[in-house]
Amino acid sequence: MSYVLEIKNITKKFGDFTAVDSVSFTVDDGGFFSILGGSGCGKTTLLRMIAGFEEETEGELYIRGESMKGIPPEKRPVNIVFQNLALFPMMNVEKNVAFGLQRQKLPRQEVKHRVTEMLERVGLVGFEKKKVTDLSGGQRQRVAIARSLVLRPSILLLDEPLGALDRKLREHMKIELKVLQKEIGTTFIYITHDQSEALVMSDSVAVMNEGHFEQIDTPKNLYKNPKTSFVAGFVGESNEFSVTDYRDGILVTGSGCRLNKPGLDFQPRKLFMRPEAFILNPSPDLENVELIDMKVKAILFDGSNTKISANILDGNDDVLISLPQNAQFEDLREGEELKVGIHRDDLKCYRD
Ligand SMILES: Nc1ncnc2c1ncn2[C@@H]1O[C@H](COP(=O)(O)OP(=O)(O)OP(=O)(O)O)[C@@H](O)[C@H]1O
Repeated sequence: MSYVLEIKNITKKFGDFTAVDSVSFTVDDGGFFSILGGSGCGKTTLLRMIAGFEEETEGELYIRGESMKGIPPEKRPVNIVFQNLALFPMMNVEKNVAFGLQRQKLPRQEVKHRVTEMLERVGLVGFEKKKVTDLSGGQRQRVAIARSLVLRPSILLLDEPLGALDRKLREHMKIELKVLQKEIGTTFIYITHDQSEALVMSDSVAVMNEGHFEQIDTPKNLYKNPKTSFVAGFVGESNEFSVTDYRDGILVTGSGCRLNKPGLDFQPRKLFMRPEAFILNPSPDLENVELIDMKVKAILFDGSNTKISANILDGNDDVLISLPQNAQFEDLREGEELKVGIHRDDLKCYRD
């Protein structure tokens, strides 16, 4: 597999402050790669260095094997779609998409051909003469993507492009963007603080924290096997506990709950358990499953996301447990005691 982008130890300092701290990674050609992180972690700065708007303090950046040192933004084979889309409101759809090609002074026929082809690909045939201000948010999004892709970049950089849309449209656009990227085959590098966007759309996700990457992985691995406590806490929901003792394969949480977790070769300080990892009323013959007695404190009804808040009787920790909305637990009531299981592999332990 060839890399369309290769970044080696890239660092960006603003005065004494290090916004991006020696980050290295590669992106496969034709992949959907997301950079996921909270506000201020350095995502935009990293994207701006790839685009050439910001010069790296240290490190190297290659696109299709070619060093980008000293290459200005307009000469790089990348394009950006910004959150505000930056479309030309006075122009119709066709003119917006044609703009970059006209600036390259391509022959008229070729411009027309490429614009038509691109509008077909993004599903905007019939909208050519519409003003962009008359389009829906999702359609405008597609115009912005078409306008960038028509220039045939090696990489399309997307800077939180769904951030300004309402929730329903965002959910819809997540699927559209994923499908569109696979159809078109251009590499997408997508930055977002929204984990669901990153997980749903990407082939690979880098979780960024304070200027560095914590983990680069497939969405499933990131979720199932977080390598650091930051990733365990940031990606998906989790119950987090401090661990005060680990001896003879037994973890002891801050409030005194004891759980068997043999085989750790380090002294854990933190324990994470996903709400959906718990098995309600498990059959007693399940192997490698810790059984915990709990008391239901509250049922937090939220459709498919419904949870119970429960208290672990031995140790007094509170946990959130997913409650499937099938007929099985219809009768569960607050105050009721129940047995809950969790597989030992789902007890995620970290050094710090
Ligand atoms: N030109 C600049 N001068 C000084 N500091 C900057 C500059 N640009 C960014 N920073 C700082 O670098 C850090 C990372 O900023 P960046 O915009 O990359 O974060 P981000 O992860 O994109 O956050 P957000 O999601 O809020 O946009 C922030 O602390 C920011 O204040």
